[in-house]
Amino acid sequence: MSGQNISKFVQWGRNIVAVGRNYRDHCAELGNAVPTKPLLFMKPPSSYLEEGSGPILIPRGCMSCHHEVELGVVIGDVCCDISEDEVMSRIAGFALTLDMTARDFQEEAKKNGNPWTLAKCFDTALPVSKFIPISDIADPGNVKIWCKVNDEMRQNGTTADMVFSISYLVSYISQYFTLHRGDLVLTGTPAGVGSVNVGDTITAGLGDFITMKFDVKQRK
Ligand SMILES: O=C([O-])CC(=O)C(=O)O
Ligand SMILES: [Mg+2]
Repeated sequence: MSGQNISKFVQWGRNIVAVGRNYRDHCAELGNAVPTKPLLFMKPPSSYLEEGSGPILIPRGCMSCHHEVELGVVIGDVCCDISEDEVMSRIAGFALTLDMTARDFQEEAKKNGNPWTLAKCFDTALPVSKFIPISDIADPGNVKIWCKVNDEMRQNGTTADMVFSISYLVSYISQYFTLHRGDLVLTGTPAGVGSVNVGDTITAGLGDFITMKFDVKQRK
């Protein structure tokens, strides 16, 4: 079997680029400095959890699984070395997302100077809403974004508070690696992140455009 093109066996595309520390209030609550350039990490397609397809599963051994509500930008066309002015014409639309984070795993990784892979990439770590076409949102840089756990409002922010704008982020990423149609960019979370427990229900919303709901269970 050796010698065959790898493209027959692995699928290209569907990268998920996540931006961290993109809201000052969230930087403050976790004791991190506000970055002077975007902080990037990846989440894998295997972490996608579409609404209605099952619960968020707290990973084995995780004692502090945090919700991070984020605006997701769905790429519609190739972005390679594009300017900020070109970004909006390359975006297909948006999704509301949760960058679920095993915070205790992340703290341990941070302490040891290790990558955040286990903290950010576990199965179900990326709950996503239905697709929102770009034509639906006149100003994605100024929409309310919120997250409730059961009936308690935990995060209640606005995308107007991003440190780096959507256009800046997509242009910046495109200077280093090419984004393709179907890729997703997570734009960071506002303050109010916190733990969820087995039996909780997370509800989140983006302006008047969309809401989504996920139950939380434990991975057995
Ligand atoms: O884990 C973190 O706090 C970094 C991050 O994803 C965010 O700021 O959205
Ligand atoms: Mg995040």
